[in-house]
Amino acid sequence: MTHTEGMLRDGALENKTIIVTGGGTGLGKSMAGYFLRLGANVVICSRKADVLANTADELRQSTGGRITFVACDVRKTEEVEQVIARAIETFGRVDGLVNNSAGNFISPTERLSYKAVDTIVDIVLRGTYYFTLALGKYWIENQIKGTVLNIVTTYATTGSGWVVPSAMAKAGVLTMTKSLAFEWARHGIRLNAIAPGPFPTKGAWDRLFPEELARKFSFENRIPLARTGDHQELANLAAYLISNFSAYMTGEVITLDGGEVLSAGQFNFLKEVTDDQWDAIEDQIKSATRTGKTPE
Ligand SMILES: CCCCCCCCC/C=C/C(=O)SCCNC(=O)CCNC(=O)[C@H](O)C(C)(C)COP(=O)(O)OP(=O)(O)OC[C@H]1O[C@@H](n2cnc3c(N)ncnc32)[C@H](O)[C@@H]1OP(=O)(O)O
Ligand SMILES: NC(=O)C1=CN([C@@H]2O[C@H](COP(=O)(O)OP(=O)(O)OC[C@H]3O[C@@H](n4cnc5c(N)ncnc54)[C@H](OP(=O)(O)O)[C@@H]3O)[C@@H](O)[C@H]2O)C=CC1
Repeated sequence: MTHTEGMLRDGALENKTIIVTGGGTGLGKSMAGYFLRLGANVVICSRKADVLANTADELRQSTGGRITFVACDVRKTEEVEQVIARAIETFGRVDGLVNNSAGNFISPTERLSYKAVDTIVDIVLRGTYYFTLALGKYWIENQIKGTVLNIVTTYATTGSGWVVPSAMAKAGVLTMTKSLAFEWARHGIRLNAIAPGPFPTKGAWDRLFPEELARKFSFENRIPLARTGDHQELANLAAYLISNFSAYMTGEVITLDGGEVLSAGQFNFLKEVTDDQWDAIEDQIKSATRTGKTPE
């Protein structure tokens, strides 16, 4: 068994219909593909109908699963409602939602126009609460114990410069996750989140890790586990969180980042110290301790 294999048993998502926003590309596509392999019905949506159509065809062929798509800008409530209506029309009901659509790019914040900030915040935060609110109302009205999975980031908690609109918006999504997890628990609705570290996708790499940066940067040095994530690792966790296996978990955010977020640890700079240096340091500390000891 390796980390690149599917983790849940066959049929783990049987009889569930799951909407994956941004499911035509990147991590959304990988999650959608794995949900199909586990027996779910899947609806993918995003702005680009041609991309969605190609992904739906590819995943239908590779998994034999039931998938449909609807073009939708998550910033528009009527389009969000159309996705939900189409999902119900096609599959009878909706059980799960993965809020995965996002917009992001690196930039010094003072260079951003108001519109640039609005664009990111609207896709990430507004898009997420529109979808969650629309489905939540439907679930409560129809007494369905739905599940929401929000894809956030580690900097939703730590904050981060140069991606400030995304950080503000993802932090809002995280707070929504926890707040609604409590409020809607009485309806049996669960909400959880994943905070991924770097998982190579074209969407993220083009906008956050362009060539200019890639030349100066090493994931091996930055990430304690010395690699980027594999899409199946994220899909495994997502499938668990959207499945009934996680029935007792709500309001949780799980970090999946090879330890990247831990780099703030105050003494982590000691990573650079060699064994010989440690011998010398140990002697110095012990000798200082001996000298400083109070005589009995
Ligand atoms: C360390 C290792 C890491 C490794 C990776 C670690 C991962 C970190 C975690 C987070 C990851 C992600 O979210 S990754 C997700 C990345 N994927 C995406 O972003 C996919 C979707 N993105 C997009 O479609 C576009 O990039 C986006 C700009 C967001 C939206 O497109 P739209 O067509 O809606 O908007 P536009 O009209 O083009 O632009 C709207 C305004 O934004 C401005 N704008 C656009 N790009 C700009 C830019 N680069 N710099 C300044 N301003 C910009 C425009 O000038 C407009 O403002 P005005 O000029 O005033 O009109
Ligand atoms: N890759 C990584 O390392 C990390 C990713 N993440 C998160 O993972 C998720 C997926 O990102 P990733 O796969 O890397 O990147 P992608 O760019 O592949 O995914 C983003 C998706 O969002 C969709 N989207 C963008 N704007 C809208 C909109 N207005 N309405 C509907 N859909 C929209 C895009 O489709 P379209 O253009 O057709 O609308 C696209 O499919 C995001 O939430 C991201 O923040 C978090 C941490 C790290």
